[in-house]
Amino acid sequence: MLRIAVPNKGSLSGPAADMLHEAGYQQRRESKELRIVDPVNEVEFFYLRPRDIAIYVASGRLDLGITGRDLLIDSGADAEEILPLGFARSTFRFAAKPGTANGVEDLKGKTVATSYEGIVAGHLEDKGVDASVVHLDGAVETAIELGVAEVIADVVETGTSLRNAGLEVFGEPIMKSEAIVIRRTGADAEEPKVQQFLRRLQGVLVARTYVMMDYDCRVEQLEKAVALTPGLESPTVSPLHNEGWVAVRAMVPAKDAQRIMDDLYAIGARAILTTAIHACRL
Ligand SMILES: Nc1ncnc2c1ncn2[C@@H]1O[C@H](COP(=O)(O)OP(=O)(O)OP(=O)(O)O)[C@@H](O)[C@H]1O
Ligand SMILES: O=P(O)(O)OC[C@H]1O[C@H](OP(=O)(O)OP(=O)(O)O)[C@H](O)[C@@H]1O
Ligand SMILES: [Mg+2]
Repeated sequence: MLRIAVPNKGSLSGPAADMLHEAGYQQRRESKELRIVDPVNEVEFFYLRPRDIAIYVASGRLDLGITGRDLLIDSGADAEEILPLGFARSTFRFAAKPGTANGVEDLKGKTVATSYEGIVAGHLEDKGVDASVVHLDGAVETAIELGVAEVIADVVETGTSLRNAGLEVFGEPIMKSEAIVIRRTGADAEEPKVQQFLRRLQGVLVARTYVMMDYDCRVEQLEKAVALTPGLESPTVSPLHNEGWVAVRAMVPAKDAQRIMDDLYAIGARAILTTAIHACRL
């Protein structure tokens, strides 16, 4: 049975459970459940604090985990990223009152408050900057107002929390993060159960980002039309009862679907339809 760690709280937990559900896995019914077995799919899910997941996976007691890239790096645990999942996207940045600093080099002798001490200490060391780091559990934006630090380093998504605290980011982003699947560093990559789990999640990612497009066009326009909808491998082209016409079917990126429909219409394609993809294996 595959043993997988899933975030039990915070920004990662809802989207992770949604993705697993879309991939056909049973998920817990209420938020107090700590583990569940999905006997049909032969998977056991452990609901753990997002911060602890890399540590469990590195220990080898759990096969895989879903966590944030920033949390993995911060933990320093012996685990590695194997699949990015495209949700909980954020950047990790320094911020301070306007005019405090322009780059990491200005942090010498200053105090930085953060919940991600591992990332910050590592970054300061890489840059050769001697600054103090204060660990706080959350709401670090307030640390400056209350005089605990001159600078913070935190997760930034929309920037609303910083704006509300009268702070501004400075310097280059320290890192870009999103939800990821991790395994113990060097664990067997070919394990069939692991591969099947990853294929299911990849299927969800594709189903979320692509739509199926169908249309009819004149044979003379086929090459132009196919150039607009090359599909993932190659589009399906079927003859129509009306001579001189063909039906074409191809997957297209959902974000481009409306533009592609306009372009197809402009070259004479008709009966252009897009439909959602609910699941797929590529
Ligand atoms: N506002 C946000 N937008 C996108 N991702 C976020 C946001 N806040 C946190 N994350 C991501 O969530 C993960 C942290 O999860 P964690 O549960 O520890 O914190 P949280 O979501 O802030 O929850 P809480 O603060 O309630 O404990 C990290 O990967 C982080 O990048
Ligand atoms: O750029 P934004 O869209 O404002 O999002 C970023 C904020 O979201 C998270 O905070 P959370 O609400 O989880 O509180 P916390 O600081 O206590 O973790 C993070 O720590 C930032 O404060
Ligand atoms: Mg938080």
